[in-house]
Amino acid sequence: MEIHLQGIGHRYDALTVLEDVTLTVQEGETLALIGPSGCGKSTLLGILGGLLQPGSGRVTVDGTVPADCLNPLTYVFQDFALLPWRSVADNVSLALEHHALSAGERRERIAEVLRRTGLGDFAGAYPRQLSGGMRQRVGIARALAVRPAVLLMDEPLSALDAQTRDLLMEDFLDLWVRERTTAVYVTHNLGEALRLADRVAVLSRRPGRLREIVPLTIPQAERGTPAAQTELARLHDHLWTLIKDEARSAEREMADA
Ligand SMILES: Nc1ncnc2c1ncn2[C@@H]1O[C@H](COP(=O)(O)OP(=O)(O)OP(=O)(O)O)[C@@H](O)[C@H]1O
Repeated sequence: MEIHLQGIGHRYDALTVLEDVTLTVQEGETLALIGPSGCGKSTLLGILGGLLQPGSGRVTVDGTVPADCLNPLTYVFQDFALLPWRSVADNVSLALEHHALSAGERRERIAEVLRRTGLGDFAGAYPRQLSGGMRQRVGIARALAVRPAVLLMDEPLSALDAQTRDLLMEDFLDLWVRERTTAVYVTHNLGEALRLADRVAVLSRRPGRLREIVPLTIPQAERGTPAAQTELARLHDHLWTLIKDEARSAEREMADA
């Protein structure tokens, strides 16, 4: 499935947040969305997922949705959004409750995503018994249970410590990059963008405009190798150059506010 954004603009009352963003999320790609704080990344993700109607411009969707997909555009949130009184399996089940699945099909989907996210032994555990990384795995399992056509992720790792983040990133690669799930990934972390993405879309400071789309040609599987480090460092410098002045100005603006 592809999502096309054409001339997207958005404002919250007097605050213009996005201006003239034209961008296509391509089938099977992981697109990272980066830019300075407050430039409108989450707003753009909300527009991509149909949670928000853009003030101007058009969103169109192309392609067919697989027959077993229950929710084509599915979000993963940074704060996990788990219900503490429900077990891991029941939190995943939540995503399936309003769909016409038999009890057997539901059980099968839950078991499958728990296995794929490494939670097979934790079906009966409660969120308070899990580490932050495990909780975010539950959030991801819940998103995958509906077999989404596009995964929309808003800083899914930012609440986690660095080590857990690195481990989960490797699992992400297994889960969706190698399976070519279409994904949009909002992050502040250039390292995450460079590890996971096929392309990185860079927004300017608010009002967010598309500054550049940086394609990554090194396959994800090779990005951990020593041979890839020089090129990745070059891309990191390039991305940082694109956003640093904008980030500084945005920071000053926030400090003055
Ligand atoms: N519902 C809302 N009502 C009013 N202003 C909003 C609303 N949502 C976001 N904003 C403001 O719009 C701007 C863009 O917000 P948004 O969350 O889209 O940016 P962001 O790039 O994701 O930010 P960050 O990097 O800090 O997470 C910010 O200044 C924010 O305070």
